[in-house]
Amino acid sequence: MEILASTLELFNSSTLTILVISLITLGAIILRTSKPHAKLSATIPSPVALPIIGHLHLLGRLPHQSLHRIALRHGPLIRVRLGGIDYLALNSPSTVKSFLKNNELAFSNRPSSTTILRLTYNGSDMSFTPYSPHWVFMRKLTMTQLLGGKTIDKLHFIRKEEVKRLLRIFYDKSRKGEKVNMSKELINLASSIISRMSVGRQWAGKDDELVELKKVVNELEEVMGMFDLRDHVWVFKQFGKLGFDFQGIDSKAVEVKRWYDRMVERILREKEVERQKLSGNEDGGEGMAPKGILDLLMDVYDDENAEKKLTRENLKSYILNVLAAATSTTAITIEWALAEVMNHPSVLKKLLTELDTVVGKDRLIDESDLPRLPYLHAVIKETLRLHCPVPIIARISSEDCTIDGHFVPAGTRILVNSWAVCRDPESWKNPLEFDPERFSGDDNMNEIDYKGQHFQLLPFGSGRRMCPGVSLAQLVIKGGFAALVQCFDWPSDENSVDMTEGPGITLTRAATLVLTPKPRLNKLLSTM
Ligand code: HEM
Repeated sequence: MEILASTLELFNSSTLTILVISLITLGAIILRTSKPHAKLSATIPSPVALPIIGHLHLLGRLPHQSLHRIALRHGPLIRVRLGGIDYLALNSPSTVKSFLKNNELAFSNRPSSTTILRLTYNGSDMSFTPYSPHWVFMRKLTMTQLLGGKTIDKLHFIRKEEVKRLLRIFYDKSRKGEKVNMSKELINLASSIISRMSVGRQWAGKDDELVELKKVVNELEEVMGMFDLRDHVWVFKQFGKLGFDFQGIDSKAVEVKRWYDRMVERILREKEVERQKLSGNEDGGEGMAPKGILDLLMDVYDDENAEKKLTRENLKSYILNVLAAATSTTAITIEWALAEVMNHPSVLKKLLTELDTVVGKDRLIDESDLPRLPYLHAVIKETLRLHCPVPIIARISSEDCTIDGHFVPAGTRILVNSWAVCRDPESWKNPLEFDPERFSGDDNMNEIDYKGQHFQLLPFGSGRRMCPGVSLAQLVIKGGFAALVQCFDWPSDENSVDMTEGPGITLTRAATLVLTPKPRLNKLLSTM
């Protein structure tokens, strides 16, 4: 997911090879690194750093786990130097609260880089643009209109159709005895829902275009997530100035940006033609589909009297934000939830009892049923706790602060390790256990939500930059997951599914879930 572009990305073997070779070749000149933040409090614990690379060697393929391990030895607030840049890693709820609540405004920006600027049309987007009047305007527009309750409700039909389409695919495969690659199908589900909701109705049914859009967004995410050594290690920075691009980031970024731009321009032009034809007709008029996110955004773009004039780059980068932020996060959450209930037969049984009692077996679960499904909410909340889809959130400070006695100068980068926070043993009993019951006991744990004020549960972040897609995400995740659980029999046996995490800026599963679906509600499925 793009918002973590400036976060640590995994060190694959080729990156490490480049690093080692370059260090050897340049041995004579490398004894100089960028100056660390001179004033960052030296009292913040930090492991021993190596010259040039700092603590890069301590971060494995899963940086959130590496930081968690370091924090267990040095304390929840640690200073890590990645190349020549100091970061503070926050690993406990109280530390995160000190930064994101007590100093919220100071940490309302995200770190950027040349690649991010290139891909976000020079920061014209919402996710990376600095905290500014433009961001305030876009955020307000997002919360009141683009991702507001009314828009989400009106586009309910898209989520419903796409879930039914997924169920039909599963049902067909089950009748042919074919296996289903869950990761792939769930990404397809999320991608189709988000693409249709964002770029509009004329895309429905044009599968080839949706597939291309999915591919380009995936590539964009990948480039944005690459850890650019030029931004962190002095030697690489110097080579970068001479035009060297050892990791191939620039060429990939240019290529994928061109690809995205071509696609999004095509979408915009089609939309403009369509809007001209329909001009004068209001949303919801006879025979008209409700407006999607791009349509609403273009209303503002076309409005001469709008509070703020949007540029074409604003439109293109906003759509990119939504597509990138919403797709893999929602898909992997459904996948983790399925894996967890397969590993916990008693949870699956209880969930089915709730679904059968509230919804029955003759109709498909609908979003309107959600308020009456508390156990479903507990299962998803517990999934988001244990498998926090965005394990690390990166921010940067815009002013000097003193936090818990430590001086933190402007420009300090922080890494909020939400994954570690959600497993904090002081906040959670048996933190590593998947136990949705923890949210239904008498100890008020059910009051803990993920709206950003309970710092032990931060899957969507906190403060003014927290995720604006929480409501939509919940509908996509709960609607899709509950339909799959209701309609198919999932093989369930204690600890039968491998829960190892895979690399990525979102928390993927290492092992793909591949299954032959077995219908549970045959009659219902056959009528879909
Ligand atoms: C399970 C699903 C999702 C998870 C776990 C998730 C998580 C996050 C997190 C952790 C952040 C950073 C928050 C911070 O800095 O405090 C974020 C930001 C963001 N998310 Fe989500 N997200 C999800 C789904 C969505 C959806 C469905 C959308 C939109 C359709 C969305 C749009 C965004 C945007 C635009 C930002 C940047 C906000 C800003 O900088 O102002 N996300 N998300």
